[in-house]
Amino acid sequence: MASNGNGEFSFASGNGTVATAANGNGTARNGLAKIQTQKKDNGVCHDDSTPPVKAQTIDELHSLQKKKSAPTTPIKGTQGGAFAVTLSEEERHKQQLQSISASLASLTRETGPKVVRGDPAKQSDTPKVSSHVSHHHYFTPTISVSDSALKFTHVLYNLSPAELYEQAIKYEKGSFVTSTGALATLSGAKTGRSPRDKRVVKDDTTEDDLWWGRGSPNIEMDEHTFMVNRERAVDYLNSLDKVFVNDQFLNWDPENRIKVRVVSARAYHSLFMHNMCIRPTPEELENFGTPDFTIYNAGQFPCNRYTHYMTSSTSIDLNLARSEMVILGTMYAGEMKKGLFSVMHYLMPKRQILSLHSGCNMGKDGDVALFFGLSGTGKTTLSTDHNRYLIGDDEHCWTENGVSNIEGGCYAKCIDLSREKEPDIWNAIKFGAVLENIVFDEHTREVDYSDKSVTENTRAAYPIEYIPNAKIPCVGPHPTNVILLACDAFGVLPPVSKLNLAQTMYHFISGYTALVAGTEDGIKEPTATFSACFGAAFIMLHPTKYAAMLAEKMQKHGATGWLVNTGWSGGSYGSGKRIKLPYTRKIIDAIHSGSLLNAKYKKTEVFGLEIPTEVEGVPSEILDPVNTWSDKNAYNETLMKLAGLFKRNFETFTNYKIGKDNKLTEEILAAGPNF
Ligand SMILES: Nc1ncnc2c1ncn2[C@@H]1O[C@H](COP(=O)(O)OP(=O)(O)OP(=O)(O)O)[C@@H](O)[C@H]1O
Ligand SMILES: O=C([O-])CC(=O)C(=O)O
Ligand SMILES: [Ca+2]
Ligand SMILES: [Mn+2]
Repeated sequence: MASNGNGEFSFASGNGTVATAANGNGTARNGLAKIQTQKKDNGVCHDDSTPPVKAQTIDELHSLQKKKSAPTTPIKGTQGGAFAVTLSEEERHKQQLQSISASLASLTRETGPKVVRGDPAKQSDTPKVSSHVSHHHYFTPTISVSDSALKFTHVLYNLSPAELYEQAIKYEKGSFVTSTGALATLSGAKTGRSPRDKRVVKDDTTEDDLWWGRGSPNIEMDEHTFMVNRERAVDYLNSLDKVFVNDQFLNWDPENRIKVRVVSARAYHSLFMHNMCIRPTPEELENFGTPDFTIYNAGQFPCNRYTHYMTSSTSIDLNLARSEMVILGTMYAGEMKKGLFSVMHYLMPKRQILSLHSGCNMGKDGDVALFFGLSGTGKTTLSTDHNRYLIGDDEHCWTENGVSNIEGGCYAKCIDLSREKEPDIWNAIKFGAVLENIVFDEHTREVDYSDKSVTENTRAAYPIEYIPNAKIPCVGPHPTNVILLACDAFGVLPPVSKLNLAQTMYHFISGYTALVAGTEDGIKEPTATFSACFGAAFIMLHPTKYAAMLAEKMQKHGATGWLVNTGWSGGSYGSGKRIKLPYTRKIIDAIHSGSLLNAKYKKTEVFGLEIPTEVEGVPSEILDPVNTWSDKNAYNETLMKLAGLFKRNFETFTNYKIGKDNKLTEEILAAGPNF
């Protein structure tokens, strides 16, 4: 059977000689190639056992190596006939280029940039120019054309991981292949997000819709300043020889899928988003059309500090009216991931859908668990569970029909990663995975996960299907358990407590943890943090809006709330120790199996938490933290200190009503520490 080059297959007729001639490999069908030594005219003896290649030049030879990707199925409605298909495909490519050119267009000059598909390093790429013509619908007077309008910007569109590896290794310093095949990269000066540089355009709509002021992550900027930064980013990107464009999706719920376009300057960014967003099929890509949201990542280039509102050389700017985000002055790829999450925190609640900073997995019997928690508390670690299906590790939606993952990949912390404790994550770090800011052996390229030389916030981004028991499509039924993770650096919260609805809401709104070093720029060691909805950095509306939705959904579907401390035991950070991961896993197992629901409980002082007296596989004495502290006075003092911090933090929420009646609000206010 041989391919005729038109994607059709035919059986060779006749004998092996014909086939041999046709495929040019000189190998007889039923045996080894004949060895022939011939005397040629020039008298030199040739060993012709290897048949000649079908190439006249080295370049031609190299061109044989790469097969053109198989043509994708033409879109529905295309009239039959090879000619019609070719034409419409060309038309689609033209439209695609025009769309990209429009994305990249300066808003002050008359024409968009000339974009051409393909790698500028490859001469053979014929420039198929598309210049986005005039937003003003008249032709540019040639006189006003600037140099920047004369050059081409090459577009590397939805490259494959292999192509992106090559781009990264060739052009981006600090890119290496590790011993397991992952791409090691450096994110530059920023190795974590920069929440103080995240701005949102305040206009007539967002002024009323969004949460502004104290505690809010939304730092305001005006439309004009956004446009200044947008122009800066677009000019920077257009000044380059090439940009990467990713057209991808968010949200596995088909009814609420969002089309995103990411324009970036680094292969690292393109591969990161390839992994983290939902990857379109070739057909979906052909029909992608206009994106719902666009990111301009010009992270290599700073913002201009003389620009109004700018307080550093970093600015991450969100404009909801334009459905655009601009990134200047940080190459940390997590800004794109979490920037899009912010957008979902705006778009989804408008559709009565709850967006959640949570991991999510499902048991064999279809029981779904959500894992809320701030950065580093264990969402990824604990939702990746060999005995359960992974729906997602970080961002989800809860609709009338159940849950859906927003993303197509996972983003795991790798500090001190070990094969024994986290085998699935370990094995996912292979070809295609992006490894940020890790340190490796110069020769063997083996990663030293304990090395914090670059940062403590080392990360791996990999497609979700790299986890063997991922649930694809990443959707599931309504949750049975809602697990709130807190990494308590004070060491006074119990390893597990069962919560009633009011307590669940109280702790959800409080969003307590001890921020683990490094994820947010500038934080170097654990400190107590309160972050509403376990993700104040990403929410757009007032926390009580999300809380009310969560309460309603938990009530309606009978979900049980749990508070799990994945942090310290036997003393605070510095003297105590972090609770062993295998113990936390046993606790989580007992929640999933339902056995913990029916355990014996006692109530703690101050926080009024219901704690079990026994959990299978966990030493009973650690279940009440007081037992693990040798200095009981120190324990009581620390407990009171933390309770005070909770109380003070909650003061900002006491004037808000949650849900339809006052009853729940009052219960929530009473569900905090009592002293
Ligand atoms: N008892 C424990 N429970 C959970 N995680 C633990 C525990 N002890 C140590 N760890 C470590 O804590 C880290 C938890 O990080 P993880 O990636 O799960 O955070 P995350 O909640 O997903 O954060 P982010 O939102 O930033 O991705 C891992 O490195 C894990 O190995
Ligand atoms: O955003 C990041 O850099 C990592 C993350 O998931 C979080 O902080 O919640
Ligand atoms: Ca995570
Ligand atoms: Mn996260």
